[in-house]
Amino acid sequence: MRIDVITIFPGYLAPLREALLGRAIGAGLVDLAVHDLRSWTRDVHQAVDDSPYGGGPGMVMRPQVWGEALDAVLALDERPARIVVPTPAGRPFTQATAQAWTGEERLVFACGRYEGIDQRVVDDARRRDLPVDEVSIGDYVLVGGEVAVLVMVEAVVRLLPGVLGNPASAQQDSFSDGLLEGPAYTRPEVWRGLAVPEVLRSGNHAKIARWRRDRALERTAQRRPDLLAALPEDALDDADRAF
Ligand SMILES: NC(=S)c1ccno1
Repeated sequence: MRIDVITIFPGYLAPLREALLGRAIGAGLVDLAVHDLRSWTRDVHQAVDDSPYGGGPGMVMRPQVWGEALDAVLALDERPARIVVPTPAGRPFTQATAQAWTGEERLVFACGRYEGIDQRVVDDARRRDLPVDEVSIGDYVLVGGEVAVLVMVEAVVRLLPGVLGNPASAQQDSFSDGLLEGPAYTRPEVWRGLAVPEVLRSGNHAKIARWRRDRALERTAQRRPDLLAALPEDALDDADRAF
């Protein structure tokens, strides 16, 4: 997978070259390129924004600069790309989104700042039949899209084959089966008077699996009843329903 990020703060994306993601790049599983949007400005001030039509606070990012930047970056590689625009006004980015994007050959992230990017940039891409997703990582407003890109790239790249040491980890993630993960424990057996649940030390794998499933159902019901309600009809078996 090739990942391109267009931003006015390239340094914000430095963490993508650390740790697991850095190793994925080093292993050739991911190609990452970060581009400074100001490279496509033509004025001495390298202006990337302007006042909003209709008035109102803040500034809007100029379509000319973004249009040239996206055209240039897309032309760097012939692989088909999905353009992703992080915005609080976007559709929710979920584990399912991350899973779906693992099938993409290329992701091009457009990091907006200020009051966002002139809407015509997205409209122009869509009318050229380029896949564009305006997505939000949560119902809050950040200063720019860069932090959201760090979140989304990590969520996607960790799912790529060969990235995680143990692929089973991804299959047992929260949300992978529609539920939140239950509690986890490691040594020591007792810590500050708190003992590891006995069932986890029993060696009885069937009982352990049932206990873990019950804890996941319990936690999901308590913290995210919306996830339970969204489960497909056949997602819960009789033992789950008995819980
Ligand atoms: N919630 C998201 S993705 C965002 C982007 C910019 N500000 O908030």
